[in-house]
Amino acid sequence: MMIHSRHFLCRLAISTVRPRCFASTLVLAEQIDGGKLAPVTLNTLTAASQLKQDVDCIIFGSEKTSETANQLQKFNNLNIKKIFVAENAAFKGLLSESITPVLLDLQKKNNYTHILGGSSTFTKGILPRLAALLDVQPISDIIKIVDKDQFMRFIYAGNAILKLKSNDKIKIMTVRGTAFEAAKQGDGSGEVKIEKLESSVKNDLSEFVTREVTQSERPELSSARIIFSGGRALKSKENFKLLYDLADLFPGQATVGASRAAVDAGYCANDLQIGQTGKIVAPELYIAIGISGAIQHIAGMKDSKVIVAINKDGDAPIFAMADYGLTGDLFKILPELTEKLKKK
Ligand SMILES: Cc1cc2nc3c(=O)[nH]c(=O)nc-3n(C[C@H](O)[C@H](O)[C@H](O)COP(=O)(O)OP(=O)(O)OC[C@H]3O[C@@H](n4cnc5c(N)ncnc54)[C@H](O)[C@@H]3O)c2cc1C
Repeated sequence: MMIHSRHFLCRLAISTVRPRCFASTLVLAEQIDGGKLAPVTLNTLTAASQLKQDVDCIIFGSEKTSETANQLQKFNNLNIKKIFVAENAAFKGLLSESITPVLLDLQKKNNYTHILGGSSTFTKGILPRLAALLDVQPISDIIKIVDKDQFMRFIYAGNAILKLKSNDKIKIMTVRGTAFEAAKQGDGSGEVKIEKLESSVKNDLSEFVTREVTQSERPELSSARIIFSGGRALKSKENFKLLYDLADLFPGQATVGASRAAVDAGYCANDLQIGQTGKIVAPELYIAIGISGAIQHIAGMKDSKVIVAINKDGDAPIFAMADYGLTGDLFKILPELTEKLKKK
């Protein structure tokens, strides 16, 4: 009898700690503006669904995480089994130092084979940390999933595509949002479970103090349908107003971007920079105004659906990328364009 009960206890202990032994994916979902799902998470869900295995998601935040989880729950068509909600005052500011240990614990418990997050400052702080703690190689900015071990990503500022094979047991990846369609909601019938993740947060390394967010009526660069992007040729901060005037003719749809030369010259804020060291965008319409088309700029906008270039130099490299080109002086063209669009 004694032996019997010890045997039972032993089996019980094994079954509670035994990690999942089949392939499964964890998506690090991103919450923005208190209770909203970041658009890039939807692209990441599409990438995760292409792995064709069970998907769990996790949302971190200091408040309103249930609202974000409810939005995520509507994607019940993508093999999502469970949404973990990790809400704690200590997650204010979403510091990597607070979040990574919790992710590490979850990984150890559930033995995910793939951990994905949309390419953003949020995930780029966390996932390489997690990869280091798990002693695996992080894979950044994937643009295609070939199979469970092989992925594609750009190299040399977008001039070549690398197909890589990872032999790591756990693949930790950031997903380039512009390379995957945003996931479409299912019928929201509530098959996806939501589970609160109780966690004690130990972070002696950093503390969130404050965040200053730029207020703008215009959409985010990553979600705008139209981008009027200005380069060095704009010559001043005041002249950038020509671009804002154009964008404001398409409220809620258009915004303003810039080349690094324009940002470095102080013509606009650096969060407008598009390119290798700026943001990666893929709007329906990208209008490059007084931008030469350096490879580092092209790396950030070449996936745009339609590209228009306005440049006074007919040999500028940007014309090789453009679907439509206008050779001429932007200071003549832009006021004319604005007037014509206003009449329309
Ligand atoms: C490591 C590294 C990372 C980088 N990352 C980025 C990045 O993320 N994003 C980025 O943009 N750059 C980046 N750069 C810089 C990049 O190499 C270029 O220097 C930069 O993109 C040039 O910006 P531009 O096209 O505005 O300026 P320019 O190259 O000076 O081009 C200005 C253009 O305006 C045209 N022009 C001038 N006057 C007029 C006029 N009146 N009307 C019409 N056209 C006119 C000119 O013919 C010219 O083609 C990076 C560079 C390095 C080395």
